[in-house]
Amino acid sequence: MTSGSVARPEDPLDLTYLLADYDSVRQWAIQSMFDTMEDFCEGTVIVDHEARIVWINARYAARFGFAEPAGAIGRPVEEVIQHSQMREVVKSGKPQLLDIMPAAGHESLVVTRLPLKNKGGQVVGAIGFALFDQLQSLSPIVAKFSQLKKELANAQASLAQARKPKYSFSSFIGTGEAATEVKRRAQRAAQMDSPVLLLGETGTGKEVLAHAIHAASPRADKPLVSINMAAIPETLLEAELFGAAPGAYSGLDRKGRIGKFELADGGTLFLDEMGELPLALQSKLLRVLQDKEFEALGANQVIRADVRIIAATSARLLQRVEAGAFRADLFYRLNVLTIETPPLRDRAEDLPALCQSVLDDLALTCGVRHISSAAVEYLRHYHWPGNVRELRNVLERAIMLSDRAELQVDDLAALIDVGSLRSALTAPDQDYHSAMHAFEKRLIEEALQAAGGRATLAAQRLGIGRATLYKKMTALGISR
Ligand SMILES: Nc1ncnc2c1ncn2[C@@H]1O[C@H](COP(=O)(O)OP(=O)(O)OP(=O)(O)O)[C@@H](O)[C@H]1O
Repeated sequence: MTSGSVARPEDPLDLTYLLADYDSVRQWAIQSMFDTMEDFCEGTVIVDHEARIVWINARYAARFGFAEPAGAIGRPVEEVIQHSQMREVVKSGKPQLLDIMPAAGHESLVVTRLPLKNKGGQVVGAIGFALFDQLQSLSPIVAKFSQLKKELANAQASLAQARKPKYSFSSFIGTGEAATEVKRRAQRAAQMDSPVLLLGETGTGKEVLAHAIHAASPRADKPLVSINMAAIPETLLEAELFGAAPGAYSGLDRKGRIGKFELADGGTLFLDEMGELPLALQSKLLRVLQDKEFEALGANQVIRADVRIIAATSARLLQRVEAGAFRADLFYRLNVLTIETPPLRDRAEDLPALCQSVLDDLALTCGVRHISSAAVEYLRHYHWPGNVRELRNVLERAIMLSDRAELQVDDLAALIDVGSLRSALTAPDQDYHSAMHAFEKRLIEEALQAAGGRATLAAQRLGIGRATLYKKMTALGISR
């Protein structure tokens, strides 16, 4: 053979010959590929631009109960193949190279779907190949896929559940004057759309009210998203609130993340421990409240979110404004509908109902228990730095420690000392220094307990610096 010329071979499909003709190679490959696919696939189907079947091979038609392919022609594809995604391919013009499609019973098919285009590039239909119906050879992948699908469905269900309100107004127990007024104001707030500011000591039910307000508001069927400013390191807070663009972060968050504002779109965002929000983020939050738009970290696209804010704090916010730690303009923006939850010691009239409600709750896990009226009376004399949360905790511990069907004073006296601060000051045989030592120790221990062990919060409540608190803890022998 001389170079530059190709002799015509005997076999018309000889590759050496075909390779000399660029266009016919393509035609030949298309035809050959289609025939091979058709031979080896479990089924082949072609639909038009309205996702109606225009061609289906006999084997595939038989799988779906048609003795002849003609019976399936002209029908919308889903009418024949229940879980088909061919319509999606026709709509999007994008191929689905590998998918797992449920079939009859517990069977699955591995499928490939490709758009069909005319010379002008318009999608005129799609072709689908069911590659295998015997998935045993793919069983590790299929098992993993099914497991992941299950996990995703569970995670989505629990996320949706987590974004539903846990409490309603009936969860906020108390019929005394103070509790009734709080509920009245909260119910009014539920009918409005302005920001709500909940002020009150720890454990007084601010979170309960935030949930109840959302649940009774016109936004009730939209998400309630909560974020605790004190629980998230300052460096991560901006991304948590406003989201981050892919690559804005190194490490785990390389892919970017959706912020709480966007998650709460249409619903309510509960900003707990608002007093802990760093100054730099306070100005960004103020802008969102004013303009209802923001930018994610590292992104330059503006996101709009329609979110109602409920903020709560146990810090003395006005004092923080005066100290320059909280922006005055943000404070006034939030301070529209303000509700103060009273401390438990100021609403002792609600103690019997609160005890009953806690015991009812615990009956499910600890069995039915009661509390004597003398024991309730005893509880009135305690000053409850941790409020209802502490009451719950005390009753729970008393139940664990006592076998009595009805809790008595001595069951509670083992857990709380109603003399507490007063007795530390007034013990007759103490000199001034040891009384002050005992008083300070008790005061700091209780502040730490009420703040759930968080020194920053405890220091704030006591009105001293964190460093001072640590120094005093060391001097008084209080462990961290
Ligand atoms: N009025 C109330 N009626 C019934 N339960 C209450 C009430 N107030 C508080 N609780 C209970 O006390 C616990 C703490 O309440 P919650 O978390 O709402 O307090 P908080 O004021 O938000 O506290 P913190 O400032 O520490 O976040 C919860 O278990 C809640 O159910």
